[in-house]
Amino acid sequence: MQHLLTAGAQRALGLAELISGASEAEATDSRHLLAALAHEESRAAEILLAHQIAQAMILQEFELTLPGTEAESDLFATQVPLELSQAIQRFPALRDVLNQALEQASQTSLPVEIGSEHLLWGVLKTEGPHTQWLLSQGAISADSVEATFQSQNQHVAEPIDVDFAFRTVPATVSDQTNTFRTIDAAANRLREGLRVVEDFLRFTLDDAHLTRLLKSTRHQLTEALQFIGQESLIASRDTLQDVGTAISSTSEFDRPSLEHLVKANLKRVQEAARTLEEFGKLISVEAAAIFKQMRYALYTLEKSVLTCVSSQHRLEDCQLYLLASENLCHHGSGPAIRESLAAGVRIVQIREKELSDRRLLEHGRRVRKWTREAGAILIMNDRPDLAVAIDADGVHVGQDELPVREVRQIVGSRRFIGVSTHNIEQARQAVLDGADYLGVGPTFTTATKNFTEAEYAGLDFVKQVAAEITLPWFAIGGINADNLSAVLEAGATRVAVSSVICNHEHPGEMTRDLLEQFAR
Ligand SMILES: Cc1ncc(COP(=O)(O)OP(=O)(O)O)c(N)n1
Ligand SMILES: Cc1nc(C(=O)O)sc1CCOP(=O)(O)O
Ligand SMILES: [Mg+2]
Repeated sequence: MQHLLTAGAQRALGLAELISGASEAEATDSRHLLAALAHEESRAAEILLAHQIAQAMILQEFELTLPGTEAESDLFATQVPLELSQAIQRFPALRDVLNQALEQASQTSLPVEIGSEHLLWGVLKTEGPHTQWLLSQGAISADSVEATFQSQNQHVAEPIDVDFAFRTVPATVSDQTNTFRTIDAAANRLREGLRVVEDFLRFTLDDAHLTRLLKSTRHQLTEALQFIGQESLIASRDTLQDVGTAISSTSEFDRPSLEHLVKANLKRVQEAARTLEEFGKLISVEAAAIFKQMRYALYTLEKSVLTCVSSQHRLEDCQLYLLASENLCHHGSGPAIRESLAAGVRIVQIREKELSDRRLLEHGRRVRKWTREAGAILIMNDRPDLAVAIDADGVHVGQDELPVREVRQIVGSRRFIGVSTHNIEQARQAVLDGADYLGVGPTFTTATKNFTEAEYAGLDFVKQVAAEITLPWFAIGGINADNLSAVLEAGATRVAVSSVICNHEHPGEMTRDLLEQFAR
């Protein structure tokens, strides 16, 4: 059977070959392909961008050189589609990558066409000189990429009808000067706005993960401006004649809270990035592509920052989270839930694995009533549909369940989505995916859920999350009155427990014991 590469994938391989040539490498390998994949306006580039990975970062890390603009590859002529076996023959060092790409493409398209996103998947699934670096970037993995293109596969791109002919208008010297002035002003706006947001992330939120993302956006700005030319920008600068400096809107002075201030600056930087992208196209396609990447990264950042701030407010009183399961409770989960609510629990999860949907619905409605009366938050485990049906405040999903984006479509923007995480990469990704809180574990051995020895994340994972993530998170797994102090010492400020309360003869007493430890 023939396995063809799409035009985008073929161009990426051609560019990888040129990069390897320009970098004086002996063979075209995964580093060159990764850099090439980040270059195109392709699916792979979009995915890399969504994970905050820009081409310039790859080039810098692997000391690679882009070919000159005149460099051409026969693979750029896409009239003759490349067959997989030909690609393997031409790029022996990419054999495994190409085979992995084929395997993934075979699952999603018929006839099989290997696109740039499949090549990226192949790079992520294959050991090579790129592996350590990609691991150190944290947020990107084969799993996270698979989730992205699963959702992309649902949308079939249609050709867009246009009823006019494209034409290019030659730029005059004064057009160019005005373009440079616009870029200069927008770049300054972007730089200043980024600085304000960064200061908020560092000094108010104190979030190392999001601060890192923001910093990499600032570096991207510097890279993009190198393509535009710093001298041309300075030469075009003319502050005295800039009518904009005299205009200030009343809203500029209207910042009722820190949150408003950050929101306003996040909007400001996105707008500036859009101006840079549009005007940048007139000067340098490379710069425009980086500005576009920055704009997307800023959307993700905005979502994560605002979710973090609002979840911190909404979960302010929630130090102790009860996961209630009928089969763990001495006297049924009803009494355990009511007693622990009376003793001060502010958030309860219904975690029933064995009830029929009908019984779960009835049980859920009862627990909804009790939690509402107590003014507590109710979360449904695993089932976004039932969370909506019983009007729960949210849903909790694990790594193998529906991704946040899909859950959000079911439960809407108002409800919490909690995500279980078992390592720091998953925790970082869940923040960017839009989770409202995280489960962080397993902290200790537990009989409530099966984990292999190797899966115990332990207190080290708790410490890692404490050091860099400020989205609310709950340490979970085997926590009891004896080991809670160690969890708090490791940096947790919230914990989730099940058996220690459910299994207790007097759930209310155990709840009070645990809550008292938070007050110390
Ligand atoms: C707060 C919290 N954290 C983690 C989990 C575990 O969720 P998951 O991995 O989906 O496993 P199950 O609970 O569904 O068995 C949780 N439920 N709550
Ligand atoms: C349901 C669950 N999820 C975990 C995770 O690490 O994601 S640990 C866990 C069990 C929590 O119950 P207990 O307090 O009885 O150990
Ligand atoms: Mg689950």
